[in-house]
Amino acid sequence: MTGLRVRARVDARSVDLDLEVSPGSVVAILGPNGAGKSTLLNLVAGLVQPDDGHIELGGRVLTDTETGVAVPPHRRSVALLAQQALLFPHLTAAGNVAFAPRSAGMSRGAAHAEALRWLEAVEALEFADRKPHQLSGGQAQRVAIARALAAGPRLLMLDEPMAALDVAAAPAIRSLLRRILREEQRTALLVTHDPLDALALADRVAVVESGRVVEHGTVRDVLTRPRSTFAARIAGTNLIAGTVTSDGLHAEVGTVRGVVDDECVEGDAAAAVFAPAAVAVYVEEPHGSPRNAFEVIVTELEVRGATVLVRAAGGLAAEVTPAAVADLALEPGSKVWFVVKAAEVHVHGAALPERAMRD
Ligand SMILES: Nc1ncnc2c1ncn2[C@@H]1O[C@H](COP(=O)(O)OP(=O)(O)OP(=O)(O)O)[C@@H](O)[C@H]1O
Repeated sequence: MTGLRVRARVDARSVDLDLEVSPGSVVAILGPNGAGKSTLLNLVAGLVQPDDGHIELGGRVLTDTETGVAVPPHRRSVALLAQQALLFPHLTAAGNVAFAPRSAGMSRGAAHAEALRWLEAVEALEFADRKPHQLSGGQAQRVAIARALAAGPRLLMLDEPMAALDVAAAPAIRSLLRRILREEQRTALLVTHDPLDALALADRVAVVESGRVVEHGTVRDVLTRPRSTFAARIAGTNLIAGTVTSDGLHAEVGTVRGVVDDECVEGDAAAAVFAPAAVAVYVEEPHGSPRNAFEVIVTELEVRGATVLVRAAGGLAAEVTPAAVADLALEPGSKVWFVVKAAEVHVHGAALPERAMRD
């Protein structure tokens, strides 16, 4: 397992990035357009050279501007998977996957066998003899994943891997990536716009804004207690970690009823997610209702234009009207009930939540 350290300044892009990734950790890189997310991946891949910087993977120096080290991209043991599959158009799927093993000196037969093994791992064996133009977007992305893995990278970097796929293909690729990242304990960076991807695939989140890493923490912390403007915009999401049951989630706070993702199996690590706007606030415990009710203590009231975000201990939040705040006499320290309908709660598989959500 391999850790990564990046410190790099690129003046022409107004980027000055600092990031450390521990071995076996999957870090989702979130941030607005033009923030420097792709630049970060390109720096690590060796496609962009910093004006000043030091990049180290598994203790091996890949870039160091002071000593003039700049290991070329193909010698870095990193794989970069882009939005588009970018397969070699003249090679079959198997030929594409065999490319790296062949380049590393493997015989044609052995490289072909290796390619078939990886195609099988990504459930694309049946497309082995097809050319890229005979593949759908999702099939091509599977082949691209196999090709990236066949090179035996010590670091996997994914740049919006689901963004170019249609909504039907994205969940299957997401769960494939989850299996690959989780089972193999890979060190990986994942650039995404989608907090759900972060939740499903990553154990940590780094937020990049205006060329800087402005926030880095566990998925739970960043999505529930955001410290940067970008994270605050995408977050505010209520997120409860636990394990899947037949009708929801078993969590420390008790059973959370909700709509469970098809791909979740009972006992899986998962997170229940719901919007603050779906939460109603009561002073008394509501009775005889099939809803979820959590007894919480209000910690903070945050005015957000026409609504007020009521934050509570434990990271939950409700979005209510100023009139409701007045009617319920809400203030920090108030003990209230947050109530949410099961239909508003979505239970998604989560990557390593026991570790990721607690530390
Ligand atoms: N090839 C390039 N040459 C010069 N500047 C570039 C180049 N690519 C990107 N930039 C600039 O570098 C900055 C960071 O861009 P980058 O592509 O890393 O952002 P990003 O966070 O990946 O954005 P997006 O989410 O839109 O892909 C931006 O100001 C961008 O205009």
